[in-house]
Amino acid sequence: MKRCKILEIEIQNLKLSENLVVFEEQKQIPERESRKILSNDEPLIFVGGIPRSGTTLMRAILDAHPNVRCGGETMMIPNFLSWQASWRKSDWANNTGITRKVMDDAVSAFMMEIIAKHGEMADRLCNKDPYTALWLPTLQRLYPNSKFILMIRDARAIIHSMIERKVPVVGYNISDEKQMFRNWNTEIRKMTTQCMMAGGNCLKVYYERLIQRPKDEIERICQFLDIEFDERMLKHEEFIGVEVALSSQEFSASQVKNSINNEPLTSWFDCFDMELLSKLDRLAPFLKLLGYDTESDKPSYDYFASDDFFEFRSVYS
Ligand SMILES: Nc1ncnc2c1ncn2[C@@H]1O[C@H](COP(=O)(O)OS(=O)(=O)O)[C@@H](OP(=O)(O)O)[C@H]1O
Repeated sequence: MKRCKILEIEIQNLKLSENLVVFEEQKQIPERESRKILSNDEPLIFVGGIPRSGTTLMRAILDAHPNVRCGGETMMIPNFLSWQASWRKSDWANNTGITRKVMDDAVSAFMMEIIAKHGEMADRLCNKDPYTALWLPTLQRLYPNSKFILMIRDARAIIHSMIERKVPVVGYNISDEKQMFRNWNTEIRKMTTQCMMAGGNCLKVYYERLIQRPKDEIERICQFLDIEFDERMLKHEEFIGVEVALSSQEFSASQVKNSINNEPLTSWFDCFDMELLSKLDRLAPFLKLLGYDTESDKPSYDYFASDDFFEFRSVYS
């Protein structure tokens, strides 16, 4: 990476405004009132995608809705999903009477407790841990009434953000940009395929459209989630510390505290070598498939804001 605008580095340099909720030591968090385990029929909302795709902004917008609570990342749900899957593969499970149904009931109850009790109670509970987007079929089976929002963003912006903001993401080697693009391609292929297979229960949200046409996109999202649009969702930043809990430990806290803005669209311009950019269609063919202009090193994102954006999308995009 070269000639880059220096982005604010996450965590270390965070300058948090006073109304940010900064979670103190674990022991100082008051115990949540004890509640019954919720049924797995709850219409949960999941927000996921590749990290740096605008997932925190998306969940903050939802948190600003009076009937929805996402809260911060649990940091454990995707790991737990991966762990429970590895147990299912072992012989141990076959010889103990722990059937798939027993395991499903236990896993869904465990995750529901975490999702419900790590924040305030709300009519619609939501979880934002980016890599749940690799587990859509499992989540659909465990929570049949759940809905998934898949955030999609230009891989060049994502990789630039990981490198410049020094955000460590497992699977992305910041000293090998080609590897990062290849990994993005593998992950987004899996996520978009699973989203497509989830039919009407998964909605793809393009970051570039969300920040350019926020009202239209938020209304579309509300329709998908079957909740009423609320004007507060357009000014999430005013509710930080009230409806929108934001921890200093979240990698995007320093940006999410701002109103929705277009600045991150172009912050990656002039940062990659032309030689690398010229190989993008081979390294990350999904970028073009999803509608991004891979010909230009300074693409326009007007297309994502256009009125007919949804009319000519391919089955994948
Ligand atoms: N208010 C607002 N307006 C416009 N864009 C915003 C906003 N809040 C967050 N963001 C951008 O979201 C990017 C971080 O994405 P994620 O939240 O998915 O990252 S992470 O999962 O927490 O690592 C990150 O992108 P980069 O700026 O390119 O790093 C943020 O700028």
